[in-house]
Amino acid sequence: MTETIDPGRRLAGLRREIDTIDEELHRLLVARSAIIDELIKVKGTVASGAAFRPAREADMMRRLVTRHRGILPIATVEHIWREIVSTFTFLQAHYEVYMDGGRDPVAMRDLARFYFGFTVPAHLVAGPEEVIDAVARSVSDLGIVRSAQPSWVGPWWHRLGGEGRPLVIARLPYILFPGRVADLAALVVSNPISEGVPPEVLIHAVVGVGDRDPSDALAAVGFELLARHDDEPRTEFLVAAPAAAGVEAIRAAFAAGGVEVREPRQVGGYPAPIRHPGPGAAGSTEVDGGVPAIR
Ligand SMILES: O=C(O)C(=O)C[C@]1(C(=O)O)C=C[C@@H](O)C=C1
Repeated sequence: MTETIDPGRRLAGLRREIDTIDEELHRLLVARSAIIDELIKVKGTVASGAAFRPAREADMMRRLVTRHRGILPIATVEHIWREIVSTFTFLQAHYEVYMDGGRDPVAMRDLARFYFGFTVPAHLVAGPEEVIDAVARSVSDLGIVRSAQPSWVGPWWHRLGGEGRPLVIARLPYILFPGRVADLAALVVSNPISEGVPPEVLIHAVVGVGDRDPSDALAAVGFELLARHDDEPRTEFLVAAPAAAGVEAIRAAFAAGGVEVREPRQVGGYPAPIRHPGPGAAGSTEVDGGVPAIR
């Protein structure tokens, strides 16, 4: 005779297992927070202000995607880790987030909360220029600027770059897959950060002659057109290119798209994003932007 398990007892047993896991998770988070004081001393965060290390965060996210298994959607895991990492960044050095509220402020707030959580104060401001000005006035605040802007917004990236000026340090969303939550394409702006690792993708401000659309020609060589502003007879572009691409490669890529460009100006860079097959799937961490996949 097979022994039947009482469903009530089985449920109680499963709940005990969940409680054990939850306690362990909480205990590990408390242990993680105990490392912060030492981290501040070792990194010299107090002296330099900002605690962010985009390359380190990207490396953590790639490993997270690679080891993920089971039914939990990848975006849920990403969000939990974002809440943890951005809160730990905040505990090292206070920072606030300025959100570009010019167009679709609801999607912008969702994106900011997904990536920076609820501990970090977040403020909606009128548009990209106000975001960059707020960051420039601060020591360690961050700004989030929507990539696609209404036509009446000028080339806002003029405010980026140059001695001590804010730069692009990340792109959002970081893990790319169709139908993801918090999918507003945006750029994170910060005052210059001291991280020993150079960005894999560099962002260039480019002035071009002509009104042709070079997107396809740029994509063919692994570049990404992030934003453009038409102001005849010239057009200004914000383009992401693999770090190895020099001025000549940028000129050649635009020329292939029918646009003659003047000297590009570098206005930041970021770790290459992760392309993921979709919710719930264990990940290939193929990275975008023309740099080799990290496995
Ligand atoms: O590794 C660091 O430098 C940290 O400050 C730690 C930590 C984290 O909480 O894991 C926090 C902020 C950085 O952007 C990267 C990682």
